[in-house]
Amino acid sequence: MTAVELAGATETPHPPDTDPVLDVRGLRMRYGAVDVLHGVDFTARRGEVLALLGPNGAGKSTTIEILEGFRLRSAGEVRVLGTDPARGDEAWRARLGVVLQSWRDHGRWLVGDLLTHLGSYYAPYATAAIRRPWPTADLLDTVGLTGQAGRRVNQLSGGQRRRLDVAVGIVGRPELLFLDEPTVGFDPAARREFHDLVHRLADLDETTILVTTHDLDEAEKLADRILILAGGRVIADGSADELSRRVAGKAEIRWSVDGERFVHAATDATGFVRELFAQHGDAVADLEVRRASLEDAYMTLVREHESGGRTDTALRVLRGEEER
Ligand SMILES: Nc1ncnc2c1ncn2[C@@H]1O[C@H](COP(=O)(O)OP(=O)(O)OP(=O)(O)O)[C@@H](O)[C@H]1O
Repeated sequence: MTAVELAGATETPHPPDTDPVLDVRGLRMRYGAVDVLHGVDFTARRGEVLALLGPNGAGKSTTIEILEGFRLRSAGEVRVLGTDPARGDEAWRARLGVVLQSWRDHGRWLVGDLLTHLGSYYAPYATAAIRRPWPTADLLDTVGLTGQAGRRVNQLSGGQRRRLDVAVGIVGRPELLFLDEPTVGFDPAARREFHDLVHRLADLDETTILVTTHDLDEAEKLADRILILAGGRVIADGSADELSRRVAGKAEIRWSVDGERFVHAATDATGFVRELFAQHGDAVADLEVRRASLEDAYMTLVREHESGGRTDTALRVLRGEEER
């Protein structure tokens, strides 16, 4: 993207590239007499995509609302783009994008007009480095709604409506984007396009993205890092691959020789396969190596946690993360 300076643009403070975009330490939240968050810790760098996973009621929405500045925390240190969200002003808010589960107002607006109108609020917060807002035609093209520009919002299909939600969330070219269950109602093609869009935002614009989802396949495809929240704490923090590897330890290897099928579980899958070829050479067919999926890892970690806090695996995952 080219940097364009807009007339009347004011500089907003911009943390150095090395500063974390999100820095959460010892975050606690209590509703009445009930503690929901018991000390949540995590950070996120510029351009990183994080998926926040966890069972219903784990406190994902609460955490996000605190980061967005919509809810006051009970205790802990939180910095979002270098600012305490409890004290975030309009200039800080203009640097965030939020895609909530659904918007139901604005039904009578035309799609293009709505984006142009909402985008106009961001113009004063453009900087030399970040052009704000995103030009409407480019944005419609990016989210695949060019053909719907002249239609009323209440005439869109569910999936188109969701694309519009995404467009509304990114019209201000946010440095940090919150996506809550972003692809519910998308058809498979729209999902794939959306995943490409998220990767483009993270890679080209260096947007930091925090996604909450119950779709583990989506989390695995989208996120550089997975955070699992359970019992008010982050019980795992690492890439999908790291989590799966540490939880499962072994990979499952399947192959056939002369039409007979075999299965074996090995910690050193590469070594095992090397040995297999050394012994059977070209006779080895139908080879498959399968590591535990993120879903396997997630289920193991959450079940261990729920069955009375046997968090050996969770601790191992976190320890491994610290060692990196
Ligand atoms: N305003 C509130 N007052 C009291 N309790 C609340 C309030 N908001 C949330 N809670 C409780 O806090 C806990 C965490 O809720 P939260 O919505 O953050 O979870 P979640 O992980 O987002 O869940 P889900 O996956 O179901 O969306 C739940 O037990 C919920 O009932």
